[in-house]
Amino acid sequence: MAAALSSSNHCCSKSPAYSSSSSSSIGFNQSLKNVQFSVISRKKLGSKNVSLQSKCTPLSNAILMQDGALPTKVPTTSETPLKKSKEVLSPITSPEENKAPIISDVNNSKSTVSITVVGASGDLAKKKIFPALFALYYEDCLPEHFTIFGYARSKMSDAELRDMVSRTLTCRIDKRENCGEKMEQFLQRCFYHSGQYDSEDNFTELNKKLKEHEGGRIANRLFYLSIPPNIFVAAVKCASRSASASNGWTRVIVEKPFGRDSESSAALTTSLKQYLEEDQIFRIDHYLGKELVENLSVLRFSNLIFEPLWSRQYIRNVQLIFSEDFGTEGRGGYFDHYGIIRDIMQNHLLQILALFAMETPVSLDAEDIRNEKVKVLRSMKPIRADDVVIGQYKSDTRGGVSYPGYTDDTTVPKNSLTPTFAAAALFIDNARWDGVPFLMKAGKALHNKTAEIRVQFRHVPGNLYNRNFGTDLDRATNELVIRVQPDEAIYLKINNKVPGLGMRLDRSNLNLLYKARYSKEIPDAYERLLLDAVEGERRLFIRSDELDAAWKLFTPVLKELEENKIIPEYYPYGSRGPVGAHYLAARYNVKWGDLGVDE
Ligand SMILES: NC(=O)C1=CN([C@@H]2O[C@H](COP(=O)(O)OP(=O)(O)OC[C@H]3O[C@@H](n4cnc5c(N)ncnc54)[C@H](OP(=O)(O)O)[C@@H]3O)[C@@H](O)[C@H]2O)C=CC1
Ligand SMILES: O=C1O[C@H](COP(=O)(O)O)[C@@H](O)[C@H](O)[C@H]1O
Repeated sequence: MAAALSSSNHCCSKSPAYSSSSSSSIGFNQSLKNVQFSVISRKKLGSKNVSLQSKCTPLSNAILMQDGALPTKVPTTSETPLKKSKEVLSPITSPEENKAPIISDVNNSKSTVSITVVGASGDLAKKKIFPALFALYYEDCLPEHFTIFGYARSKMSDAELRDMVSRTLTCRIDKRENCGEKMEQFLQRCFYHSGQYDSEDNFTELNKKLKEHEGGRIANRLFYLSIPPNIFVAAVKCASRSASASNGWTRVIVEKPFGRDSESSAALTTSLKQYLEEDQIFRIDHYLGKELVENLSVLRFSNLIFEPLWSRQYIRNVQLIFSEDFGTEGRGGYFDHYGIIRDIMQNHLLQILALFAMETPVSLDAEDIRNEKVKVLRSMKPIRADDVVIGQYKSDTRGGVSYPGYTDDTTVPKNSLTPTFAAAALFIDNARWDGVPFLMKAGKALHNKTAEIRVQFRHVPGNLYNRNFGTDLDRATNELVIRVQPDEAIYLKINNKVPGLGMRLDRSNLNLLYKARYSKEIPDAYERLLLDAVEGERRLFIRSDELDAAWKLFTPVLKELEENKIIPEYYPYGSRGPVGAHYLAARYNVKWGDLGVDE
C-alpha cells in the first residue's frame, strides 16, 4: 500500500503579516465568482512543509500574542516546527493507484477537500456540524477549494438541504459583517445525496458527484459519521470501498459512543480497521475541542507558577464536574443503553483528567501528547464499585411547574436503573499523584449547567493566620477553578487581607473571566475539531490505545453495577443530586467545591 504525504498544517489568514496576499476567485459556481480568498504561501524546506501563522493556526504553530493582538512577525521556520504527517490511503485503493506518493496540500489550488456529512438529516449535523463548517468558512479557515455533501436516507434536494442548514447557521456575535452574504456563498457549496448507509451502489453514486465537484484536482475526502453507532461499520465499509479518495487522503470522523465496554469497543475498532488505517480514523471527543480544555496544557506548561505545584505535594484533590439542568429529553432511547458513566465520565471527564495529570510531553506533536495521556490512563487504579455513587432523577414540581422523571420518557423502560448521575473517586498510581483523589461528578437534570475542573490545594503549613481562618481550614485553602462552561474563566481563590486597620482575612478570587478579557467570541468545539481533521492534526482525537485504556478502567465497575442491579439514588429534577456524592467525597476528606458558599 502506498502512502500519500499530506502537509498537516493548512492555514489561512487575512492578516497582512501572514498572508502572501495572493487571492483567487473560486471557479465552479457563477454566483461565487467574485469571492476573494486569501491563499497562504508555504515554504517547502527539505521534506517539511512550513505554513505561515494565521488565526486558524494549530497548536504546533502557536506563538505568544500580547493583549489579544495579532502577532506582528512572521515566525521563522525554527519557530514553526511542522511534522510531516504521513497519510495512508484507504486500504481498498489499488496498489497501482498508489504508486507515487502524493503531496496533498489542502490549501493548494490544485487540491480540494470534500466533506461528506453522513447522517446529514440528523440532530448533530444540524445543531453542530453545519454551523461549525459555516463558522470556519466565515473565518476563511477552510481550504480554497472545498465542497460539502450531506448524505442520509431522507429524500432531499440540494435546495432542501440548504434550506434545512440555513435555519441553524448563526453569525458570530462579534462579526456580523457580510454574514448574510457569506451564508449564501457557503450554502451554494453544500450539496445533498440521498442513499442507504449500507449500499455500495449509493456510495458509488456519491463518488461520481464528488468527482464532478473535485474537477480533476487532488481530491482529499473527509467523511463525518453523524449516525447511530450500529451503522458505523456499514457506512465506513461502503464509503471506503466506493467513495474513498483515489489520489488524496481519506479521513473519517467517528462520533461517540465507541462501543459500550472493552469488548464492544475493541470489536468496533477491529471492524473499522478492516477498511481504514488507524491514521484515517478521527475519534471525536468534543470536550477536547473546548477552549478551556485546550488551554489546560498552556496554563500548566507555559506558566512557571503552576507546574511546580502540580503534584501530590501541593494538590489535595482534583474535581471534574459536569452538570446539565435538563434531562435526557428526546435522547432517552440512546441514553438508556449507555447511562451517564459511559456518556460523560468514560470519555469527556476522563480525557480532561488525562490531560490534566500527564507528564510534560516531549513536544506538542499529537503522538507525544497522546503517549503521555495514555500513560496516565494505564497508571490508574481499578475503580472500586464502592467508590462510585449512582443516581437517577425523578419528577418534581416547583413553583407550579412539574418536571418529568427519567422514566417518564416514553422511550425509557419504566423499570430502568440507568444512572443519570454518577460520582466516582479515581486514583492514579504513579509517583506524581499517589494518594490524590480525582473526584468526578456528572449528572443530568441538576440545578445548573456547568463543566469545570477544581483543584484544591493543601492547607498552608504552620499557624500564622490560622486564628483568622476560623475552624474550617478547608475553606481557607487555595482552589484553582477552570470553568470550561458557561462563562469560561480561570480563577484562583486566595486569602486576602480585608483593607482596614484590623487584621481580617477574606477569600477573594484572582479572576480571568474570558468575556471580560477577550472580545472575540469563543469558537465552538466542533469548529476546532473539524479544522484539525481537515488539516490532519490528531492531537485532539482519541487514539485506539487511549480508548482501550479508558474502557479497561471503566468496564469492570460498569459490569459490577449492572450485574448486581444496583439501585440508583433518586434525586428530584433540578436538585443538586444525590447526597451519596457528599459521603463519597467525605470518605476522602473532600468537599465538593461547587457546593460551597463562595463557589
Ligand atoms: N445529538 C447530539 O447532541 C450528540 C450526538 N452524538 C452522536 O452523534 C451521532 C449522531 O447523532 P444524532 O444526529 O443525534 O443522531 P440521529 O438519531 O439524529 O441520527 C442521525 C441520522 O441517522 C439516520 N438514522 C437514525 N436512526 C437510524 C437507524 N436506526 N438506522 C439508520 N439510520 C438512522 C437518520 O437519517 P436518515 O433517516 O435520513 O437516514 C438521522 O437523521 C450519534 O452517534 C450520536 O451518538 C454525540 C454527541 C452529542
Ligand atoms: O457528548 C455529550 O455531550 C453533551 C454535552 O455537551 P456540551 O458541549 O453541550 O456540554 C451531553 O448533553 C450529551 O448527553 C453527551 O452525549
